[in-house]
Amino acid sequence: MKLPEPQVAVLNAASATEEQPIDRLAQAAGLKPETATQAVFELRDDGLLDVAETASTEYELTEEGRAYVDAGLPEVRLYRAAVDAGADEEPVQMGQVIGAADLDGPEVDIALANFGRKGYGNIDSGELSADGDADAGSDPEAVALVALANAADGAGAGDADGSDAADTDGSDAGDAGSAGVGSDEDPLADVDDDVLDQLVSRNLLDRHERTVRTVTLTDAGVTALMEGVEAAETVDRLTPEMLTSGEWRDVEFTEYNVEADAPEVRGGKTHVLRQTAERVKDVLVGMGFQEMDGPHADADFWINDCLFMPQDHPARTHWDRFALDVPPIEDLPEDLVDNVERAHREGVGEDGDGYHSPWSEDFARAIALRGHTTSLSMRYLSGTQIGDLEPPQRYFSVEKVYRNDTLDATHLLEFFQIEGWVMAEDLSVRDLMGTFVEFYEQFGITDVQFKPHYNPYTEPSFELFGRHPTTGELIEIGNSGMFRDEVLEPLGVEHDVMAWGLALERLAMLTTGAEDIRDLHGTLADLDFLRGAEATY
Ligand SMILES: N[C@@H](Cc1ccccc1)C(=O)O
Repeated sequence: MKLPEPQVAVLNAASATEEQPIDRLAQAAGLKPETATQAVFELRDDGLLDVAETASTEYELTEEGRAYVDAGLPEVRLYRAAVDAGADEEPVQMGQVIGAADLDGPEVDIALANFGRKGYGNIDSGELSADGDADAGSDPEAVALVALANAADGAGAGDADGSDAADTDGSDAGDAGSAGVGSDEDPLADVDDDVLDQLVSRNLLDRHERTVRTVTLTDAGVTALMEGVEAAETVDRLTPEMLTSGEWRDVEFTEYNVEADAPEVRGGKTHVLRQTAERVKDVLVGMGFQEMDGPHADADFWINDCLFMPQDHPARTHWDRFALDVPPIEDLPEDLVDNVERAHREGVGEDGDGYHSPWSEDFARAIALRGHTTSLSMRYLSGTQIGDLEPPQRYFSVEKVYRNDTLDATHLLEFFQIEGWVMAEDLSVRDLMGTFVEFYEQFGITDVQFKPHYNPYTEPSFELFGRHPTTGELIEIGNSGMFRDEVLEPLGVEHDVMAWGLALERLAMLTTGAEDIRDLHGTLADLDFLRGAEATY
């Protein structure tokens, strides 16, 4: 059988009875590890080799660990100095012992803490006593460090990557070697896991988890070797010289293995929430809406006062809003401020009634991060943004809002709201509900439920619920209603306006099946979930 040279070398180095790690095989075959790895997989694909994967834990001395191999662990040095000073007979001044132990800087604390932990003695009001029976000479942590250092030094040249690493529990794989590479005895075989944990937490050892691939010959591999394999003179690269000399005509080219494993490449992609937002915009534009735009930090006037939210409403306390320490807004339309104040104090219409509670313009001018994008609806409906409006009008935004909520599976402190409103001559609740049914249908959500609700600014008001595809639970997806006269009249709007705020993340939960809103965005986002998530409507 003719095979490419690296494959022949690997096949010859492999054994039917001993599992060998690829690194070792590479060395025995005189190949670079990458070349050997490639050859191994090609031979596996041809059925000549078996490849097994074993997890292995390796330990490596840190710089500090190495330093203690030479100098001794600080607590052991302290113990020795203590015994020399007679602290096993009677307590000795601590300062004296520390000086004698030649500890300095952070070593003093390290020594004292571990001295106590290991029961080498006691420290009491500045005096140190040592337990004469303690066996600091065979301190298990020190023994482990030294064993590891010796093994690393001994392995030295033989060690494939030249590091101080020692393979411990992958020893089935590592010990079988016959390639004559150093000693594969596990230097930490006798060391308790507790001791290793302690050394890792003391930062004296680094722990690495590694996957080791080990290789054995299959029956077919053994047969091939017995029948004889020789290196095929294949060429893997066409050179200009071959072309000019015409040699290319006579050589055999290496075949490409188009089925070989290749590293997985993950390109960037649009975040599923952004995909959903774009889709929402398309749907709303398709339904005849135009997009609104406006400040994230805005005057309370636009965020709350225009919405007939009393200034002593609980949602307006500092608990709920993110107030900003910036100068108050200056340019509020005077007429509108007067109208809004009058609505709050006296109400609107013939038999209207206001809140009869204090209303302060200063309070209205203070700036905060918007808790909803209804502030944009107010700006647009007031005519300050796009001039006076003749019905019908339809506007929307898909923008961020900020609430001082408690983070949980359905709440974020920053999220996106799908704001919208329709102004027309004559609107009813049926128009409102119909709009949502039409909207959500575009996302495959056909089971939208409505629950009567209360908002200071809409009457009637409805909360919207949708069913989560995997948990089957109804989750709140939005809030809506018909703006009250107390909102519309000060704005100078003489027609009906229906409006809503829908949560983009909740919509994405329904369409992607995310059960926890925190998986979608923010610092806790689940990258594996996001990589696979697509907006599929
Ligand atoms: N502002 C409301 C949503 C809403 C907007 C407009 C009218 C009615 C409700 C909220 O954040 O929950």
